[in-house]
Amino acid sequence: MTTRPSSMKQERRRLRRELRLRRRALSGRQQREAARRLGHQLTRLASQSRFRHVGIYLPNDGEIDLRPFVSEARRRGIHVYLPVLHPILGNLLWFFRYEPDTRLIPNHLGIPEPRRAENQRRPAWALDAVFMPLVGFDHRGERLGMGGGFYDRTFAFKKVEPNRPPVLIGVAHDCQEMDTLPTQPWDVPLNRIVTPTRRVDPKNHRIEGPESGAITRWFGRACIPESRQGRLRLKR
Ligand SMILES: Nc1nc2c(c(=O)[nH]1)N(C=O)[C@@H](CNc1ccc(C(=O)N[C@@H](CCC(=O)O)C(=O)O)cc1)CN2
Ligand SMILES: Nc1ncnc2c1ncn2[C@@H]1O[C@H](COP(=O)(O)OP(=O)(O)OP(=O)(O)O)[C@@H](O)[C@H]1O
Repeated sequence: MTTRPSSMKQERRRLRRELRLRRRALSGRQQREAARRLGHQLTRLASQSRFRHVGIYLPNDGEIDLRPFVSEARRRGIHVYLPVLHPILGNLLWFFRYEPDTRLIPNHLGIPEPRRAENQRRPAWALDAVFMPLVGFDHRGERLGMGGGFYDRTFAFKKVEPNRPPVLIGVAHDCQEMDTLPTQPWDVPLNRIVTPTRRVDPKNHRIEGPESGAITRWFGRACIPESRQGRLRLKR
């Protein structure tokens, strides 16, 4: 049975709401632990891949926090860039250098971004990698974002020339994984997905980390796999 476009839209909206609730339900401690573990994974990936210029984001709405990675990356001489909403071209992203003293101001969606005049801009295609915030993902590398189409539009060229930089790396909490996400023709697939416990390479069908089953059987709405329940006290 094929899904009608209108019900597909509704289904994606429903999934987005559910997955956003899941990540917002995490405690401060769970968020810090997730960010620390993710930081180690991304630092290793960035060093092995010799990334020099990397797009990141500042956490919003329960998203996994990249700041532990950012501190380590700066120590290693990697330059990091934040997305900035394009002032004229609707729903496109620019990337501006983010240094410890960069002044930030919230955009109209409430997300802090560097002041355009003061900072150095780098074209999207001149970044080595971009860590993209996910609302949801599946093992095929399909993703669900906040629904603005910002990343899909900015990296639409990757659908035509998939081997061009940057490497698109989706990052998320483990509980943001779905079995199979409903997809749309404009969705730009991810080259990699990294969570606090797993690394997914969709093209080569490689998944490193615990079995998917252990990860997707969630304890309540918290992002903790069943196998770790005993070791963590969770608020009910
Ligand atoms: N941390 C982070 N930065 C990012 C993104 C993101 O997903 N996460 N983006 C990825 O695309 C872009 C911004 N995209 C966004 C798209 C929609 C909403 C949104 O719907 N926000 C509110 C409503 C805000 C309002 O209108 O006042 C909401 O939660 O309902 C937020 C960001 C660029 N920067
Ligand atoms: N390359 C594109 N060109 C024109 N419109 C696009 C493109 N990509 C996405 N869109 C539009 O953006 C809207 C949101 O897309 P979608 O639901 O896939 O968002 P998303 O993937 O969750 O968001 P994001 O990419 O910001 O993380 C859709 O209505 C779609 O028509």
